[in-house]
Amino acid sequence: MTADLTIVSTNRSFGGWHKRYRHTSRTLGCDMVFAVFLPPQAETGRVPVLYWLSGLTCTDENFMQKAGAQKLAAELGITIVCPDTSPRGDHVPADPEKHWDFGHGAGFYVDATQEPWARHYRMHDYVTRELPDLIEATFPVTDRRGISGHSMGGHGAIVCALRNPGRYASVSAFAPIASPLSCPWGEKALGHLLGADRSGWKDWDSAALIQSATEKLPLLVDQGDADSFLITQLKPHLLTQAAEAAGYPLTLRMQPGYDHSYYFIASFIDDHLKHHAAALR
Ligand SMILES: N[C@@H](CCC(=O)N[C@@H](CS)C(=O)NCC(=O)O)C(=O)O
Repeated sequence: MTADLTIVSTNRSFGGWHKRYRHTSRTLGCDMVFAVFLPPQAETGRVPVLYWLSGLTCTDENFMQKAGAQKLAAELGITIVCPDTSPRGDHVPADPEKHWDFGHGAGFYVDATQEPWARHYRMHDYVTRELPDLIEATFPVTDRRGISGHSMGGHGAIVCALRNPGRYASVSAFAPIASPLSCPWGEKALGHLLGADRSGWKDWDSAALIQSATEKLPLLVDQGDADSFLITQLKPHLLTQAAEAAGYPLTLRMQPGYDHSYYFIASFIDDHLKHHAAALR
């Protein structure tokens, strides 16, 4: 095991293991905790990895405790890795407004260019490079990677796949923020992290990136039509319009009566795991 990795907890789960680790991230300049679910197949061979990016206010724990993904992941032989959602620590700047939609727990999976954020808020670099390098050097996994996430993490997953052709074999999202350029959550976060000049924001915007995608991984998106953030923040129609204009293979499923919660995610996680497993084999 890498010298810098400290085990936080270990639980047997569906014949595999759920483990939490702490390490010092050089990218983020702080200590970070992540969770990994290792399926039983990882005891005898190497398995592919699905990265899950969580939403606002989450840590590595929300998905692992609430999504109910371990049973099928154990059958399919997929490792799941959940990073935290922002850099952490008293020395890491937080939201000046002390609200929950920016700062700690809300790193938006971009690489900040503005002070005081630029030293620590580099979540894109962390989840696409430092963390996979650590995972692949430490655990019995292959370099076949999938990526998925929820809300802010759905935006993060799509952006990670679109900005890094060849790095992921599969991508999906639950209730993603389709366009941070076009919603209050995104405008606040990108305004801080990337600055007032909006010209660079489109490099971190799913709806914009889809239009110039060079690699067209099939994108599965589930969205509840009773989601309280649907109209004001998530705006999936912007994703649909961009995909149609670009000929991008998007399957967007509006799920009647479902809200933004992990009850919704747990209801459709199996479809997403199968979507990833088919590409990761
Ligand atoms: N804290 C916010 C809600 C934030 C929220 O809904 N976060 C989502 C992601 S955007 C989540 O996954 N929350 C954690 C959970 O449900 O376990 C509120 O009070 O309205």
